[in-house]
Amino acid sequence: MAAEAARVPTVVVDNVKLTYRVHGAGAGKGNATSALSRIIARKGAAGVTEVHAVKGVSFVAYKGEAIGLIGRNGSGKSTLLRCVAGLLPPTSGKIYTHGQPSLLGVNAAMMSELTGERNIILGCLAMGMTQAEARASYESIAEFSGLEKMSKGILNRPMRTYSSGQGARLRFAIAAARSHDVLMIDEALATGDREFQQRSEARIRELREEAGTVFLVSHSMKSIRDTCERVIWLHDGVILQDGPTAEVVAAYEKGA
Ligand SMILES: Nc1ncnc2c1ncn2[C@@H]1O[C@H](COP(=O)(O)OP(=O)(O)OP(=O)(O)O)[C@@H](O)[C@H]1O
Repeated sequence: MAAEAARVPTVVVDNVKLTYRVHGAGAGKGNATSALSRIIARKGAAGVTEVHAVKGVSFVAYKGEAIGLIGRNGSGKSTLLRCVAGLLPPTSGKIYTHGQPSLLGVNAAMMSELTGERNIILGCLAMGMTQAEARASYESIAEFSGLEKMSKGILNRPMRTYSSGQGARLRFAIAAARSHDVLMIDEALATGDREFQQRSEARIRELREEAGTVFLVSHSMKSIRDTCERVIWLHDGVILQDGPTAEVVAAYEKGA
């Protein structure tokens, strides 16, 4: 494990639970006819359903670690990351972080009507850079994304015209432009092509050295193997295994 000499905790997750409350679920089809019949029958709003997405997760992450989060669809990976990033308050339990965690996701907020160029500048400002720093970083971000090489003039076009892979490349390039105490990446690598994945993996290694801890959520076991030395396997909202990548991925692939 990296940073063996001085194991500085960067994220402490203590028995975190997250329950989504879905209003209006289970009331049949949510169409106008069913709403009208509810009104006529003078029934109140439809019931509330609870989804227990994270059911008591605890772990400690250390500086210098790259941790893969794996598990089948709906196992709670994105929810857990959103809790650690401070975007969702846990229903119970505690999360302590050293510094500001940054969540980079394929769905990270970008302004789809604005050009890639404007999104780069806005993304830099959102990460706390000054105007001057944002301008100074522009060229290297544009180059790292490799988008202009793929399609000339693309950075002057609105982001809604980008393919999902092109959008993911730009999001990754922006987030990777500065070092983060805790960087969390949700699936960003899986969408890029092979060459971009290699560049991203190299950059993640640098970020780990420069900064703190990297979390990577991915369904690509290749990305996880190439990038992480520790893996947490989530299953149905709980940790099934937490350990060295080779061991946990092998068990996951066996479907243990
Ligand atoms: N906003 C929401 N409201 C209600 N339920 C939600 C919400 N977001 C996620 N869920 C549910 O919480 C559970 C965990 O979802 P989550 O997105 O964290 O899983 P995941 O492991 O990231 O899945 P995937 O690999 O498919 O991205 C799922 O059952 C999902 O349906």
